[in-house]
Amino acid sequence: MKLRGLYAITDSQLLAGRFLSHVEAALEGGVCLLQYRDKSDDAARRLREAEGLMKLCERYGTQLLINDDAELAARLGVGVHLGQTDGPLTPSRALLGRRAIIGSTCHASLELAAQAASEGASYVAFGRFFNSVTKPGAPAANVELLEQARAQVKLPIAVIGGITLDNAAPLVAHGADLLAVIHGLFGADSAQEVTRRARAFNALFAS
Ligand SMILES: Cc1ncc(COP(=O)(O)OP(=O)(O)O)c(N)n1
Ligand SMILES: Cc1nc(C(=O)O)sc1CCOP(=O)(O)O
Ligand SMILES: [Mg+2]
Repeated sequence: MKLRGLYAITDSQLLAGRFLSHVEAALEGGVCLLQYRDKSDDAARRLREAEGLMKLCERYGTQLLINDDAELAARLGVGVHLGQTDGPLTPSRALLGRRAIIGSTCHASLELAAQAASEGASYVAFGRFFNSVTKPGAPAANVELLEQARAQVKLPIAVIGGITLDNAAPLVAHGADLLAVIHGLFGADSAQEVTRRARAFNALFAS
């Protein structure tokens, strides 16, 4: 499966009271990957919500990943996204199997990307490219790094951090395969606007 297009990431606070409706609206507009990202430690809610997303993703033919939690991903038979402090990649690959999608946060480091590739990552993620409401303190990255990564890294490249319809085009032009977006997608007031934004993000990959 080609990893290219919009990578939608959920945020439990931002989506409170409209979780499934906004996610479905995004899927309606076209989502290559959907990441369930919930930083709480409410395991029962996390399982319930992830199962709900799995059903939606099956209907729309979208791949689901779980942020941080390889065990929950294994329980559901889906992929996982791991940051630098979320545990090593190799045991997660062994747990989830060779077909699972496993993403790795590489901040602004080509060395981390090379390591992730050698440990079996499916894609690498660089960021943060812009000011992020969701994670203001994330380390910064820039398009020069992205160009170097494009030349050196053989895996699909996800970009993240403050991405909106107004600033995403240069990232695609400099080699990004996946636009990973929270606020710039789900910060919309209506489900219709989420769908419109999802379509517009995907249109950036059309040429
Ligand atoms: C696609 C993508 N890229 C980066 C991250 C950030 O992961 P991490 O550094 O582990 O931070 P948290 O998301 O866990 O706060 C991501 N989730 N997805
Ligand atoms: C979860 C996350 N990780 C980042 C990184 O740079 O690793 S930036 C970020 C927040 C992404 O949300 P928004 O699209 O609202 O900025
Ligand atoms: Mg993490």
